[in-house]
Amino acid sequence: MSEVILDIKNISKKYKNKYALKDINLQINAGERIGLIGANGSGKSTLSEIIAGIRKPTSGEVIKKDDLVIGIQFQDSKYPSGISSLDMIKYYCDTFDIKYSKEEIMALLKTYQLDSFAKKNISGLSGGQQQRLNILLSVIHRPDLVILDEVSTGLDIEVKETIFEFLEANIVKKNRAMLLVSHNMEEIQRFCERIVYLHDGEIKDETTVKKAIAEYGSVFNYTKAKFDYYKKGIKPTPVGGKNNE
Ligand SMILES: Nc1ncnc2c1ncn2[C@@H]1O[C@H](COP(=O)(O)OP(=O)(O)OP(=O)(O)O)[C@@H](O)[C@H]1O
Repeated sequence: MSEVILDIKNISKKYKNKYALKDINLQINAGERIGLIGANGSGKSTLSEIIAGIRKPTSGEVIKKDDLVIGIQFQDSKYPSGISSLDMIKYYCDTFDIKYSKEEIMALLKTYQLDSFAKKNISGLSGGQQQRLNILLSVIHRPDLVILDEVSTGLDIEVKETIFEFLEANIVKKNRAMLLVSHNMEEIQRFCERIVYLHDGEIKDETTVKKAIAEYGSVFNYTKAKFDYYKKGIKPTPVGGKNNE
């Protein structure tokens, strides 16, 4: 049996008087890649931030394996003014005591196609360039669990593929656990093994990507069926393995 690295127990989160999460229970195993899906406002980012430890739940607890290192890529990142990508990388290396040679840092910047702007003020980078930096910083300290929130939003096709290859090499092949928050079902199908479906702050369904494909034809069809059911009350019609996208 796989080792549980993170155990979410009865987590609820209230913003003012409204519950964003209600009694969430979820375990993440070592090296497991989970896709967190659900409609806008269903609580995905809130749950990710609680797992990462940067937001406190109203009740419940997150039990982490000793020395668990987590990396998180935020949907919107704000950096201090006047700071460059290279400054941020150096800051992370110092904070997490990571040893990278100059050549390794340059190679990383090149992979993320940030080498030409390494010394440029981050506030002067385009949205896609900042996104690449956000992703680079989420994995630079070689975390055991990486949380990626809308990882491909704003990236062009070529950069997206380069980043996906990097995730393949640095997360999938290295058996790091990943929580992928996404509205892009192709991405979930490509990278994840398990799916957690959130609706209105509650986990309504959990399955494996294999089962979702066997029953609905694709993760896209699975998600559409869940959306239709939970938002419109339409009963799902599994297709028994046929891809009817
Ligand atoms: N800081 C906050 N203060 C008050 N309400 C908040 C805050 N952050 C989120 N919410 C509310 O909590 C609920 C869940 O939001 P959350 O951002 O976690 O959802 P999400 O599933 O990530 O949405 P999206 O797909 O749009 O990114 C929403 O109703 C949202 O309006």
